[in-house]
Amino acid sequence: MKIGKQSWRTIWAGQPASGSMLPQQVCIIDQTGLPHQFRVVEIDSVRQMAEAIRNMQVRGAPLIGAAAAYGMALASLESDDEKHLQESARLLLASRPTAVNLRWALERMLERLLPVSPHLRCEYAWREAGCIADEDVVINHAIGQQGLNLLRELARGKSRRLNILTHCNAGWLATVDWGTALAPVYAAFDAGMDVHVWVDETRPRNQGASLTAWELAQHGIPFTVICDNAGGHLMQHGQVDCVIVGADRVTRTGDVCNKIGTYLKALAAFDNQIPFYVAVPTPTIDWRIESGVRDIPIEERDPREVTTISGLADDGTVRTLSLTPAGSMAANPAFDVTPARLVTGIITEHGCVTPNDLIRIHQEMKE
Ligand SMILES: CSC[C@H]1O[C@H](OP(=O)(O)O)[C@H](O)[C@@H]1O
Repeated sequence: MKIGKQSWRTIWAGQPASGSMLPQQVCIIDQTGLPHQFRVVEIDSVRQMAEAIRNMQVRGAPLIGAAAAYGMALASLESDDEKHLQESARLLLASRPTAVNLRWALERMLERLLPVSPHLRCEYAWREAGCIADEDVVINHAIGQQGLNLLRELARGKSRRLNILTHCNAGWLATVDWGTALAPVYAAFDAGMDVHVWVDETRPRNQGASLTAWELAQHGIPFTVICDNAGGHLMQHGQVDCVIVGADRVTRTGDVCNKIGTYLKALAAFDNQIPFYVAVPTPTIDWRIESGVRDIPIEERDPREVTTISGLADDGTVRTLSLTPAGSMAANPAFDVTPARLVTGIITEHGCVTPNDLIRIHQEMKE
């Protein structure tokens, strides 16, 4: 996406060292600094990449997959030995448990690297990681176009602005570029449609308030930040025309795992007969599992993300403040599962499908 006149991706291979054809580091936009500090960080090792995923400097299911792929390229710089590559994949896989893109990318990298001669593995790793990143951009642009068709249908016959509610950040910051849930919003705005976005702040990491708001402001798209608990009220009062969210893992039956709080939005949308769409690149579909509630591992993050809040003080310093009495216990599940029955449509790069379509596609894949 463009920031001012410059186009950006969230992750890219650094410059090759002098005398080498291969990059020696990976560059990322460090998302923990946004919205107040835009900073690019150089990642020099697989261990540093695993830490960047774990601490959410890079985050978002598709971007986590690309980051893991580049992590394997960094690993191959350290050693082309199979044992090292397997250990590196395990280290990256352990960084966060829920987004299936992480496993998908690591399996693809190992399938590509292990069969070739060790001396070729480093070059192949950088090439495959670049392919994964480039494919993500193409996939998400296609999701944007598929979603644009949906939004045009929703806007037909309406003489007023189209109001879209989204949860967390599933914009270009959550991917290599374009985003997933926000890709149709960018496509609609750029096509001249009158759209407005209700941005769930998305406690406790506030990806909506910090990242989605920043993205939409950069692009000039009208938005309003709301507390997570306001969405149902706005739906009851006819203020929401549709909900579009991202996903971290979708089962073959259409159960959707996404940021904590998504399930509650889906319940409110269902109760108010408001379409609930999930924007899903196909690498986010886990064809191996059937039940989201039973089979998807839900990441439990540090309780301090709940008991404290960080922000920019008037003097320009970032402060962390306590919200609870000292010693308060807090639970911090980072994701929840929306059952397929609450999902209106799944916007993929190939088109918008229903959960039942996924079941049929899976049957056909087995035949
Ligand atoms: C484009 S998928 C983004 C997806 O990932 C986010 O989780 P996190 O910020 O913890 O990486 C959130 O669930 C988004 O919907």
